[in-house]
Amino acid sequence: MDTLFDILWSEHLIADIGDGIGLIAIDRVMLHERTGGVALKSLAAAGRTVMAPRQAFAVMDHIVDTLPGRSDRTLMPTGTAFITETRAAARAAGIALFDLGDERQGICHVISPEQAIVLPGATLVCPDSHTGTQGAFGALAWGIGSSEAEHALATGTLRVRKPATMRVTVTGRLADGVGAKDLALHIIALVGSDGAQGHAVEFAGEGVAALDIEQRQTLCNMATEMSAFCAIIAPDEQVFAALEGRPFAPHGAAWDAAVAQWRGLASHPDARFDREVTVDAAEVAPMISWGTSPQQAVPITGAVPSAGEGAAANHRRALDYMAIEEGAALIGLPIDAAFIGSCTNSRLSDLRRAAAVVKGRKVAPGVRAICVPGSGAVKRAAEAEGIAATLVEAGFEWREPGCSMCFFAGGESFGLRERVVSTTNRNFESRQGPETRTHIGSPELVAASAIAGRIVDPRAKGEA
Ligand SMILES: CC(C)[C@H](C(=O)O)[C@@H](O)C(=O)O
Ligand code: SF4
Repeated sequence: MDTLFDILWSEHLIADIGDGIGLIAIDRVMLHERTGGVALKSLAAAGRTVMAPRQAFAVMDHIVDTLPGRSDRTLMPTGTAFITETRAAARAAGIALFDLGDERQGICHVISPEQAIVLPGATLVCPDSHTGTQGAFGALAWGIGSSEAEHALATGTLRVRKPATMRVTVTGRLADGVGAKDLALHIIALVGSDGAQGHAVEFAGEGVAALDIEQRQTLCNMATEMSAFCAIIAPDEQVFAALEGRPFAPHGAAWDAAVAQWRGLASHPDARFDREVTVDAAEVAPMISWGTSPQQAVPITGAVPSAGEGAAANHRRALDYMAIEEGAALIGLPIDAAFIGSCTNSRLSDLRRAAAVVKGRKVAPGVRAICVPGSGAVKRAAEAEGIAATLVEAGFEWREPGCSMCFFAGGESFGLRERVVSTTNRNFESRQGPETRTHIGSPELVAASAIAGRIVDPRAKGEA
């Protein structure tokens, strides 16, 4: 009567160490230049090597600039060292490196499925909090720290405290014009930003099965914002089709054997979860965040709520920071900038939906609009399909792949106290620049708001 998480945990459990901790076999380690280079360097300094170099991968995504013509030089004053040191360490370790200039380069969580580094049923770790994104492929994938990454590289194992299990069942299907980003914000607003603390979250139900594979990644990505240990969705034919023939996938008879095994990966119908949450898809509307935590989100037609019990101080701080008042409508709030990108919403279907909104229209005067594709593959596909041209004609900047303005610490940023509508996953204080006021929403919402110059309901077509 096991849950899918329990099945994958047992399959990878080498030893029960006691006190709720298991020694877990690690199938894949993904690294990026912000935290992964440190792990590789420290491993080498200790005189140790990567145990299974073919199972470790490194990419440049966080610190690198995304301006055309970029190089090892970065807007982040101390950024170059992260790049050059990660490159040297990855080469010395003999692991695959998706470097600047490599057509496979992109945000770690976006390129992992493109390369089939993630596989159903496998364990995958990365020193990055949004690694659970890859649970969309039925993998057991979670974020770790740099020293854990070092341990995983050296030994192919990790000591892990076994999380509790939680299932979020979505009944029915999302309405037209409502997507996985809205669903994720709806769930986070419901359970809170620590609502899944210590839990492995399985997303299930008709509303999840009906999501395409890119939307499932958006949903699993956002589970980090409710503090989940990891997110997972039972893999289906769509997952296998998305991975088949990709560079690091098994091929030929090995592929057929793998798929036969993956088809059985699901929670037992009678599996018991430590916690169950049910969401009615029909109740999910396009969502937007108003505050400085992803849980501070409301339907686009809603207003800034009053403080819940015991939360007055945080609530007041968020209101002041965002320069917004209780009871105020979100629709109509003037914006300075719009950002489409990040491991949440920078895949081809995200950009396609944004382009459909802006086609033949212009970004409002005075609004800075930027689109950063999640990977080289997404970028090339978007250019071939005319998506890039549509965005550029509308007035968007079209950039090289990377984390970019999802993450001010990379060096790229919006201006002081600018109000930004963004497809990213975090609206924390100063996340996108000094004291920036970030409102997170779907690609459609961000695109429509960029055109209007203020926050709008993406369903109100032509209303700008
Ligand atoms: C820099 C990195 C470790 C960080 C994370 O862990 O998530 C970043 O990706 C983020 O989104 O804040
Ligand atoms: S795109 Fe943003 S959230 Fe995703 S890994 Fe990069 S910095 Fe983190």
